[in-house]
Amino acid sequence: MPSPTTAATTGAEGVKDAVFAARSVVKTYQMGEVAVHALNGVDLDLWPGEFVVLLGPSGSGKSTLLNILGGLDAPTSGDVFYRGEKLTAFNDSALTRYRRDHVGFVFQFYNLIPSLTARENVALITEIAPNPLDPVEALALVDLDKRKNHFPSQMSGGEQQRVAIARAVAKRPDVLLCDEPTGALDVHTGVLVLDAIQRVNAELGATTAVITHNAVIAKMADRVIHISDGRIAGEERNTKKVAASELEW
Ligand SMILES: Nc1ncnc2c1ncn2[C@@H]1O[C@H](COP(=O)(O)OP(=O)(O)OP(=O)(O)O)[C@@H](O)[C@H]1O
Repeated sequence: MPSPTTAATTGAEGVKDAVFAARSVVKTYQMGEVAVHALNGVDLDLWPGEFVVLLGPSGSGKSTLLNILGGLDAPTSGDVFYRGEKLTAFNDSALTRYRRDHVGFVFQFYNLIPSLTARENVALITEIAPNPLDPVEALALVDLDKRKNHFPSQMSGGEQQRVAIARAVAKRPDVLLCDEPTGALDVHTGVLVLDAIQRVNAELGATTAVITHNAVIAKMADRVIHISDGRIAGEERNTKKVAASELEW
């Protein structure tokens, strides 16, 4: 087990220089009489361009944390700063702009529009982004440019997930947030999807966070952050990053 250390740098420097700085983040869901403590005081910094895996068992609070970083959910208490700005003070329209302009999301299920081709699914985003990639260029990043005219039903689960990654990165997001991106895939297709995420992180420089309960995936990260019971239980830096193509589980 890693030693329990806090991932956050205290003080203003950390907040200013970090892509994300979470401070004492608590999330409690009140379910009738029962309070579910999803996050119990998370301090965390994510740095420009890094590839981080947030690793923890089911129910440890990973999705809750990712949704808060992505501006999809708000903490019960505590603050999150995005590049020095207090995300937790943003109003709804500022949050919408933040998500639209800066964040790429990849979820376990691909949510592609069945009646649109791969290129058209990606173009939905590039049409509203200020400085997008060309949709075919985004598909080439995930090695699917040859499939641009295919519909989701003509592609495997792994290919559909790579289209979802192309869609997420086509706006050149500052951050790429991936929630169990290989959760619905077998090992072989999972590796192709992780390879696409690794390539996007390297080529576009988007700060990338992948949450998973699969410890093997942690080997491809710059930094692994362990989450347990709604807290950061420890972190470690990989001295040798493993290419996605070398992972096996
Ligand atoms: N909308 C909600 N209402 C009530 N409880 C919730 C809600 N969302 C999450 N929780 C609870 O918060 C805790 C953390 O959930 P979360 O989904 O963040 O964990 P996770 O680590 O992502 O789990 P998994 O790997 O299974 O997706 C769990 O106990 C969960 O049941």
